[in-house]
Amino acid sequence: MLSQSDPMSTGHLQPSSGKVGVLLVNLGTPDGTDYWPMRRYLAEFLSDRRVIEWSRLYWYPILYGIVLSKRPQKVGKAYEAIWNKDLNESYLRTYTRNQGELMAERLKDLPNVVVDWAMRYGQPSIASRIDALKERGCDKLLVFPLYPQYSASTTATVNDKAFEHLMKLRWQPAVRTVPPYPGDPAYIEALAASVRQKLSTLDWQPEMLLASFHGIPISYSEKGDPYRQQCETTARLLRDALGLTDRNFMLTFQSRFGPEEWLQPYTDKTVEKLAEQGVRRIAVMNPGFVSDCLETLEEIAGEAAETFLHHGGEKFAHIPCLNDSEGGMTVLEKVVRRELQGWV
Ligand SMILES: C=CC1=C(C)c2cc3[nH]c(cc4nc(cc5[nH]c(cc1n2)c(C)c5CCC(=O)O)C(CCC(=O)O)=C4C)c(C)c3C=C
Ligand SMILES: [Fe+2]
Ligand SMILES: [Fe+2]
Repeated sequence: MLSQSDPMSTGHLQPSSGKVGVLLVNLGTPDGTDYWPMRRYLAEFLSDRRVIEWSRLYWYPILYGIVLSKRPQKVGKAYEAIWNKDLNESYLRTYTRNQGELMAERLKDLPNVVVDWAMRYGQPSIASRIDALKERGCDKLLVFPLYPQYSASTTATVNDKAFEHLMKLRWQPAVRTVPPYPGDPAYIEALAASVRQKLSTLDWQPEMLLASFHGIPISYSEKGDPYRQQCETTARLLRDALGLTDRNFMLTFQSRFGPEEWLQPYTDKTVEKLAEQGVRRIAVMNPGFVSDCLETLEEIAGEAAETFLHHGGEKFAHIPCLNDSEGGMTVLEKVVRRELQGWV
């Protein structure tokens, strides 16, 4: 079999064609929590120019001199606390694989559609899954970056990586990329339903609900990244769907990295301030994350909860991401079916 990444490959050996590949892509995750797998993952992630935009001359000595000597141990410990021990992998990988398998089930009425999944950093790589889809006869490809809100540091880098691989193919598939869906009614309704469902299991009700999104540096926003506005759209529609107001619902940003100023208000500082102001019961959700991961399970359900209780709060609930739930899969299925129109 000719390798599809060989520029001399003609693709003539494709066994069949006429199929449409749907590739779900999430951020990525290390293969293990020890130093070397963590280092490999962080090195790939943090050398992406879409993620860290500083000059390489300035950034690489810091990355290879300081960050990659200390951070793998520190972050490895955090991953260990939230590792899926049954499958020996991170939950992000477990949920992304489940989403791929469930999507294939849901699209069974479209016999020429093939579903697969990949990670932007780490395994399975985007290149290897594009090759696999081509080998299964796909001459059309729908790339779905699993981010409801667009950011160059997430959506664009997934698309870049897919096109970088296509640059090496003589016989490229036709390609579509899935746009962000920050205000999609199915998405907003699934988020609202997940809040109602979680709150119905509690014997208390929150005085404040925080919708905490991953942050980006303010400078990225100022250069034109529409991420903040798209988070605001999601948050406003969700607040209204839940019948809440600015007195009991807040948009915040988490997961700062490095010395720059990031989008505000910061989640950790807000949680601390609320407790100090006498708010006793809060719930936090992560609408921008399609799957639970380090940033939601450790940073919010773990650290933010601890901060809140330490500063005088009494009750803290983390509302899980949509993950591979019925509601979550319905959102992803609707988006995929919409973007496949004209192809199936
Ligand atoms: C400048 C650095 C970073 C930007 C910009 C950034 C944007 C961004 N990230 C996500 C989603 C996730 N990030 C995750 C982990 C993570 N993010 C950064 C840095 C930036 N992210 C780092 C260094 C890490 C690794 C952990 C750490 O070292 O602190 C994850 C979790 C992955 C997992 O395996 O669990 C997700 C998901 C979004 C949505 C976003 C911009 C909108
Ligand atoms: Fe991140
Ligand atoms: Fe984090």
